Amino acid sequence: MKIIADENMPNARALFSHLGDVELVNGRTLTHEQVKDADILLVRSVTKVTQDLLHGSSVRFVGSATIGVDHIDLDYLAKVGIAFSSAPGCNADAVADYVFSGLSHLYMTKKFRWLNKKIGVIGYGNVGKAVYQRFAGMGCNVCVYDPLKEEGSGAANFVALEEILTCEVISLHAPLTTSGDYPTKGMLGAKELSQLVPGVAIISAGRGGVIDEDALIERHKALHGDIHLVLDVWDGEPLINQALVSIVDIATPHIAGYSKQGREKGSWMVYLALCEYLKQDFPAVSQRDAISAGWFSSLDVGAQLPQEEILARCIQAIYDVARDDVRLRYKYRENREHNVFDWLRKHYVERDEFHTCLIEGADDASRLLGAVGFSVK
Ligand SMILES: NC(=O)c1ccc[n+]([C@@H]2O[C@H](COP(=O)([O-])OP(=O)(O)OC[C@H]3O[C@@H](n4cnc5c(N)ncnc54)[C@H](O)[C@@H]3O)[C@@H](O)[C@H]2O)c1
Ligand SMILES: O=C(O)[C@H](O)[C@H](O)COP(=O)(O)O
Repeated sequence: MKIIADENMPNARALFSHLGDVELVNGRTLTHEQVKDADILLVRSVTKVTQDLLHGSSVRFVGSATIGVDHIDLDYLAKVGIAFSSAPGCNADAVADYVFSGLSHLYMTKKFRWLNKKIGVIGYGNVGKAVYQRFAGMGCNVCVYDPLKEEGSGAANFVALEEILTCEVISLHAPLTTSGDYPTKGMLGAKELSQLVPGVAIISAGRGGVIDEDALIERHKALHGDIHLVLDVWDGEPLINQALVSIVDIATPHIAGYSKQGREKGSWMVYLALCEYLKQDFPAVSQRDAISAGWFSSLDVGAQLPQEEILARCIQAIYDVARDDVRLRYKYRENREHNVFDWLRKHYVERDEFHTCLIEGADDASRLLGAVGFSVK
């Protein structure tokens, strides 16, 4: 059995070799020629899995080690009977970590005190819910907009989009969609952005294209820069708008989900799905071997400080989003012609998720640190 896998899929050989011959490929440039005689295709978000790629091929199972599926033509796969599986929720904790690292950066660099602000989350799926619950667990005034989830998800404070636009922190976790009753492409356009309050912080770690980037630049001008922007996803990746990069607080190359554990979990979930599809009774590789425990094992919290600062110190000790921002800016300055965006993603410096780190003796701050995702004793 021939298995084609994206070279950026962690543990691909270790997990899948006992099922067939694994060939690692560049997912961004994958061609029909390369996949036509494969049985299994394992991708990440950079491969457009369409009729053009697969027509007449022997592929019978496609796995994507990602949460998002906007790169997959699901209707086509269903029509021609190709099985599909993705990795829902695999990197939800990683993205939530990213959001709070972004806020910590805004606190440490600009004293942006976010804990007492009105917070809005867009999208209440695996990621949005994790982010919402962390805010709620810290006692924040948080609301959420998700027109497709509102009914039956009574535990959260659901509101209309108009209300989200009045929040002082907005965290975006909707998928990129172009059809249905609530398409998200351009859902934050000039009209919506004009309603943002001065001093708002926007964190965008869903998909590029949900915010209209030209309109965002205009709004930034109109607010005389009084807006804080943490952007991980971009329209037209891997070519990104440098004018926008130049005005944001944090610019990262679509790595919010790139924790060590989140990426490994993505491969692991696809592995389980493929084993099930192939009717393998039990996986040959255990979850314990497939997902790392983390290295940075404990933290000492220290003295009486503002709550945001306690959070920032702990968060930045395990993951400071500024390191990814600085790397991106230096790399683009060195070489704009080269595909810097994909290079940064391929050579990503590993990071652990907050929950892999135990915090002891935090006393009053324990609840806060537990709510933001750390293990607390
Ligand atoms: N930056 C990254 O590294 C990264 C990592 C993981 C996921 N993502 C992106 O984040 C998205 C969300 O991830 P998830 O795991 O929560 O997905 P999910 O499918 O579990 O949830 C998406 C949620 O968005 C809601 N939604 C759909 N249309 C909406 C609209 N118009 N307005 C508001 N909400 C809407 C859906 O009802 C759903 O509840 C993914 O689709 C993916 O594109 C990015
Ligand atoms: O959808 C997802 O899971 C994330 O956006 C994921 O982090 C994308 O990573 P990629 O597949 O592009 O390496």
